[in-house]
Amino acid sequence: MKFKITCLQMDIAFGDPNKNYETAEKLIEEAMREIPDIIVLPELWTTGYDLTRLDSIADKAAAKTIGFLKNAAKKYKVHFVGGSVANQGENGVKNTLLIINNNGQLVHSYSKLHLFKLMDEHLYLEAGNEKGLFQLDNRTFGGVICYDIRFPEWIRAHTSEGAEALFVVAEWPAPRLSHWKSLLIARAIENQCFVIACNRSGHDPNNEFAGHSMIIDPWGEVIAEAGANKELLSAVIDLTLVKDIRKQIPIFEDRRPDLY
Ligand SMILES: O=C(O)CCC(=O)C(=O)O
Repeated sequence: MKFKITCLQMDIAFGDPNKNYETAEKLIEEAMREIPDIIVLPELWTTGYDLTRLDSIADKAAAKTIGFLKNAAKKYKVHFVGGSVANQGENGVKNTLLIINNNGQLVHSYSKLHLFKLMDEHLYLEAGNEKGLFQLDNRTFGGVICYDIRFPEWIRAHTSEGAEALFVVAEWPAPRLSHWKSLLIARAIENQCFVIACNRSGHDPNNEFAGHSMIIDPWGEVIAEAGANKELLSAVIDLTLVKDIRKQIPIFEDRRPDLY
């Protein structure tokens, strides 16, 4: 089964959700000219990392963003790996990835498990405690957020339960671009899965972001890579490749879960 995927590598207006909804709406319209099956947005795309103002700008129960994505999914008949949002719950704010199918239904939400101390996430955000496994068109995928890619055992927890592609939504800073690329390629090779990684471009008051969204096949080949600036990055992924490569080098059969 094949999926055409488009990553919206967008710049994000700092702490200005209305502006970001407008930008996303335009980019989705532009992306739909090539008729993708799945559109992917970056991490915290409605607010950026304006963590000190989350009290006023976080999305209550992610309701506004879910509504926005549901409308676009129904209008264009497209699935969304809808990036993550600052999701205001009763006990705090989570960084939550939203999966909406092309009927406009919320399929899954995943809240970032590993909070990134270097960007103060632990001071403002609450960690999630569930996996990012979800299904679209009866195929199983995993969704994780930015810093999560530094935890190979967390990614394996998804691929060992059947994920054939891993979606990564991110605001990955430019100084560690080489880590971004190497970690994504390593996760693809060791899990023999597609990796679709959507980063943001631009900067905020504290960070410059790397861009370089990537789509990588289960052999670790980069099939599409964006530059540093705003860009729509598309590629077709063919899931039969996952089965073929897992048959050729059967790492899932050869693992020794009795020892590790
Ligand atoms: O791990 C890194 O170097 C970047 C992580 C990050 O920026 C994030 O999780 O938001």
